[in-house]
Amino acid sequence: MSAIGNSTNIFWQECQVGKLDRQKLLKQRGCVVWITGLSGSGKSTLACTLGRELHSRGNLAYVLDGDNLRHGLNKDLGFSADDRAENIRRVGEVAKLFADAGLICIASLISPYRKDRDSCRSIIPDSSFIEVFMNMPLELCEARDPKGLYKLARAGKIKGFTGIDDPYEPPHNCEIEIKEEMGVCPSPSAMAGQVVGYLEEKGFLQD
Ligand SMILES: Nc1ncnc2c1ncn2[C@@H]1O[C@H](COP(=O)(O)OS(=O)(=O)O)[C@@H](OP(=O)(O)O)[C@H]1O
Ligand SMILES: Nc1ncnc2c1ncn2[C@@H]1O[C@H](COP(=O)(O)OP(=O)(O)O)[C@@H](O)[C@H]1O
Repeated sequence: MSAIGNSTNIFWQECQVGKLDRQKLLKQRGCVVWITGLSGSGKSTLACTLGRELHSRGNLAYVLDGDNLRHGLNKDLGFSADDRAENIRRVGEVAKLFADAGLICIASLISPYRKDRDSCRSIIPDSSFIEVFMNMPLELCEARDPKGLYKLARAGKIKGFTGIDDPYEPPHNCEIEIKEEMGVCPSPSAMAGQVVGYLEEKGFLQD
């Protein structure tokens, strides 16, 4: 019996079927692929391409996309530092559950603050938090501007936009970095291939 946060007199309930049993069933190891980077850096493109590639290989994956989660679970949150921290905390907890279920959970969020990403890393066990940094220059993201948000931010119509008047802290310890080679961004399938190669090498795609 213990107190956790504001909950008192709570107990941990164990069930007969555990993570190892689920992993055996799925023939893979649950993990979290956490994709971080500026708006327009290609997070969602990588998440979806990777999800499709894993699906076609017979691996069960699920994408948690920041934009999509803000339509439901996180619709009460804005873009202040506190709200972003709470956003990342909640998605980290959900990702942890998906990984415990045995899935390859792909989370794609700007997640601009290092300490928030590191908090997520600290709750995911067994080196199964794989941080992927979309290291794309701001100029490229701004030139892409698929939603017109950079334009609005430059015009002062969106305040606190990441990369313009709000910070982005690049990772110090990411497992995978995706960046331009000789000034060219790798194709979506090459980006996904880089992540699949890592997952294969570390044994996540088999039990
Ligand atoms: N102020 C501000 N700063 C950054 N982004 C903004 C902002 N306002 C709205 N948007 C849109 O919200 C998407 C980012 O949501 P996230 O949940 O990933 O953000 S965060 O991790 O909490 O920082 C982001 O989506 P992506 O472009 O896919 O990154 C934007 O479409
Ligand atoms: N590897 C890539 N090569 C070329 N264009 C890309 C690549 N990745 C993303 N894009 C394009 O860049 C834009 C932003 O990508 P998106 O995945 O929506 O970024 P984010 O989720 O980080 O905001 C989209 O128009 C997308 O088609």
